Amino acid sequence: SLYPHSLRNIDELCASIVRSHRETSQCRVEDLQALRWKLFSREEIQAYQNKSVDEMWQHCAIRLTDAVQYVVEFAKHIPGFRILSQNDQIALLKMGSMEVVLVRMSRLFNTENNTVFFDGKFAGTEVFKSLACGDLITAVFDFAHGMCALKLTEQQIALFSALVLINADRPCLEDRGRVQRVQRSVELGLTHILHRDNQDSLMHKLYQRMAVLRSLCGLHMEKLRWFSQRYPLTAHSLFPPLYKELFA
Ligand SMILES: CNC(=O)[C@@H]1CCCN1C(=O)c1ccc(Cl)c(COc2cccc3c(C(F)(F)F)cc(C)nc23)c1Cl
Repeated sequence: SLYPHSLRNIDELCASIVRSHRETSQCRVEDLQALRWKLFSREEIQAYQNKSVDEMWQHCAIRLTDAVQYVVEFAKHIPGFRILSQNDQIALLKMGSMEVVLVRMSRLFNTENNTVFFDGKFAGTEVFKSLACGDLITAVFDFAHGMCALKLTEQQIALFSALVLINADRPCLEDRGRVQRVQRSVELGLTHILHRDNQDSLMHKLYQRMAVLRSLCGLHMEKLRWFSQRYPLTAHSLFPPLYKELFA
């Protein structure tokens, strides 16, 4: 058959990744649906735009750091991730956690009015003006539109997120072979559920999304470096040790 493992293993693998995704997603899609028309008022938008670059970066960095912690929790429950060496786990998280945050952020978007769930309401790009990173925010919004167009289910997002994280092509891995074996089992899980959902054609599109993610995260690292050089105290104080470990 197509799968070397017995189907039972593949089903168990998918079930544990989907469970972990659900338990580590900061908000459920159905809750966001109920809030989708809660937009910021002109005054509230003005207040965000009046923030200094430093303040707005702090405001976002707290949320991003929080989101990265949830991704670390998600990674720990991916079957096979924990059998990797400590260094390889850190290497995969260093390169992949912001990519998974980005995939998860696409669930927060309302593509009908081009807004994203931020601070309890839905915000357009103008809310992030004081970050002085228009190109980054535009890229984040564009990526989210591309993801939303695929109309992935939560289960498909869970397996896709695991595949984004378990990537044997990452630089400086100690035991690439072992990462490859875990990556192949997650790939089997994703193809299994796409096949079950009769959406085999999505696989090709998801690999294209992964290529876009990698280019986007190069931009993120450049912005994070710019921010931490310009505001060393904030960057230093704000990001907990793990974040520094991941992004230093
Ligand atoms: C409750 N919801 C949340 O907490 C969510 C989850 C994580 C993000 N978050 C937000 O509230 C949120 C939602 C939408 C947007 Cl556009 C933002 C602002 O995003 C960013 C601003 C600054 C830098 C960002 C960088 C950079 F450069 F640091 F790598 C990279 C990413 C991907 N996003 C950045 C944020 Cl912080």
